Amino acid sequence: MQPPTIIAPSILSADFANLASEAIKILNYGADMLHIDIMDAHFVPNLTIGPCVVASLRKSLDSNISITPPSIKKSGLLKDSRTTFFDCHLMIENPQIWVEQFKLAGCDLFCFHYEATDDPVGCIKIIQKYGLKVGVAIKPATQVDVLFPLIENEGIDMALVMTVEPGFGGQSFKAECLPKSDLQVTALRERYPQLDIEVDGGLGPTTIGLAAEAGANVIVAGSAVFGASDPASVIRSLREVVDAFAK
Ligand SMILES: O=C(CO)[C@H](O)[C@H](O)COP(=O)(O)O
Repeated sequence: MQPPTIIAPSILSADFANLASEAIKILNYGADMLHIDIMDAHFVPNLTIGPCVVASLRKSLDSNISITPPSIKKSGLLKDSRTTFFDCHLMIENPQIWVEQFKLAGCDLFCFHYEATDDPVGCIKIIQKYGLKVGVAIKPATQVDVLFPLIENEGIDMALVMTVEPGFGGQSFKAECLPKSDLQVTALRERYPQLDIEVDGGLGPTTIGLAAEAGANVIVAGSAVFGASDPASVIRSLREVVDAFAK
């Protein structure tokens, strides 16, 4: 049985002037964790936030959210006594030099891009040394089999398959990326029934079906959730589709 369904709204689509209240609102609407997109204007052509913003968010959420969502509890991803899981997606070069700062800021999972470093194994070891969960992301053009040795030999906690080119929220699911990402997710799920497999980019009620059918269980959605008139119902409907296809 695949791990629990986790809906992870990307705060990239939140109102950055009201980030903490936006994050609290979305968790109260039924989100399981926060997906935090860190971009450096080198690995991707966009610049977002750094550790000081993550630290402020951590402080605010720890004092405002008292209940851990059931699927996060069940997943075993959250290790310490906090209630809100920070899924940090680092779209940055040299990710290994930032691990300590994001750990101190309150990140729970440090997900770096396979394409962003010459030494993915070394990067994983640093993340593990700091006691963080490890995610490894691939862009749509990267073959999924690069992840197999990292899953089998290094014990990473999550694989992230991008369904758009990383860099911006609100992009539409690319027709040419979709079948490929789908195959990538299918290959991962067939090989690793228990792995947390995350998909990210252009996901919402009209596009979730294929990703869910392929076996993704962690769903990142930015604009579809934050841009909805009823975010709670979008979160619910994403969860229902993924649950319906759960392998
Ligand atoms: O990593 C990202 C962009 O690089 C974002 O998480 C992603 O695009 C989510 O936004 P949306 O659901 O609006 O596509």
